[in-house]
Amino acid sequence: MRNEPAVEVTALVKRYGTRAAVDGLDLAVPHGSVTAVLGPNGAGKTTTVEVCEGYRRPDSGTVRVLGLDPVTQGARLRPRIGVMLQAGGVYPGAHAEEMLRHTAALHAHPIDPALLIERLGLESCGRTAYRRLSGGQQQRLALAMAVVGRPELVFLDEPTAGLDPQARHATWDLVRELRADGATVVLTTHFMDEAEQLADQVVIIDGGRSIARGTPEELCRGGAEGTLRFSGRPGLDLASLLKALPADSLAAELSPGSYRIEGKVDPQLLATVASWCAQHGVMPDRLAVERRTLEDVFLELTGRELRR
Ligand SMILES: Nc1ncnc2c1ncn2[C@@H]1O[C@H](COP(=O)(O)OP(=O)(O)OP(=O)(O)O)[C@@H](O)[C@H]1O
Repeated sequence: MRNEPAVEVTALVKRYGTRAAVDGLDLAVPHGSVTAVLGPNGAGKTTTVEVCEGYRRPDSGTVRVLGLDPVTQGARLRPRIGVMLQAGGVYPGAHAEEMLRHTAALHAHPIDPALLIERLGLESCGRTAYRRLSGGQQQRLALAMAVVGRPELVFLDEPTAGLDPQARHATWDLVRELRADGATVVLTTHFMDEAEQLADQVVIIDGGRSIARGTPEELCRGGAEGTLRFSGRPGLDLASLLKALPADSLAAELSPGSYRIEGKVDPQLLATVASWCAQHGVMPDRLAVERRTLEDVFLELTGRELRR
């Protein structure tokens, strides 16, 4: 039972009218992991998450969440999952603390609401109506409500959008603790650093399909291997340097005395550059190896055009 994923989506299609927002998507989320779902605006992230939560009915494909069908077995599923929507889902007139306590009371072993209020910096908001909270405070309250029942599985849709850096870090700490306690977390985000910080698995979605997945390290490892930068005297003979390097390397002087080499950056390449510099009386200052970031990978895979 435990071997099956916490979330398993196969060939999911969800249309709005004639337009397929999700178009044959596959997703598997292992138990006890944090999965970050990335994708350009309109890629289908929220729709996918909402299908998994049971808020939307798939047009085709199969969805199993904790082994259950979210549409036909929603009543059994809902007490076991926590959901933080992008917006709303909360009665606007209710007081923040009252709502959190009410939600906690629905669960057998909730986290102490006072603890969450303190952890998420909501002490001053307790008696304020939800609609009067700032956007960031509403977000934090929605997060608290999603996790207060100690769910086995939590869906967080852009949990840190619009949060200040302090609240972002508090959210990250909370996600790490949920994972340490054995919960499974699925979050969507546009922040690549958030995915790098938190995710065991990153899934990139575009055009309603999953186009890449792996750990952040796995995704950053492939393709163009890396970049080497150094400073030296201006006007170095790059043709001579390139002759010493593997055939597919690139070298450029970006500004006078500032050099960039692209290619398979490995210890051998470093040794070759250092040796070439030694032979030519060059001290390679500020020599630095730069790996591809998740943002580089994301833009390579999804392109640079704006989504409309
Ligand atoms: N209720 C709806 N009715 C009609 N079209 C919708 C509806 N909800 C979403 N869509 C469309 O479906 C597509 C996918 O939307 P979705 O919200 O799932 O994307 P997303 O990846 O979460 O985007 P974002 O990063 O902007 O939140 C978009 O083209 C969107 O306009």
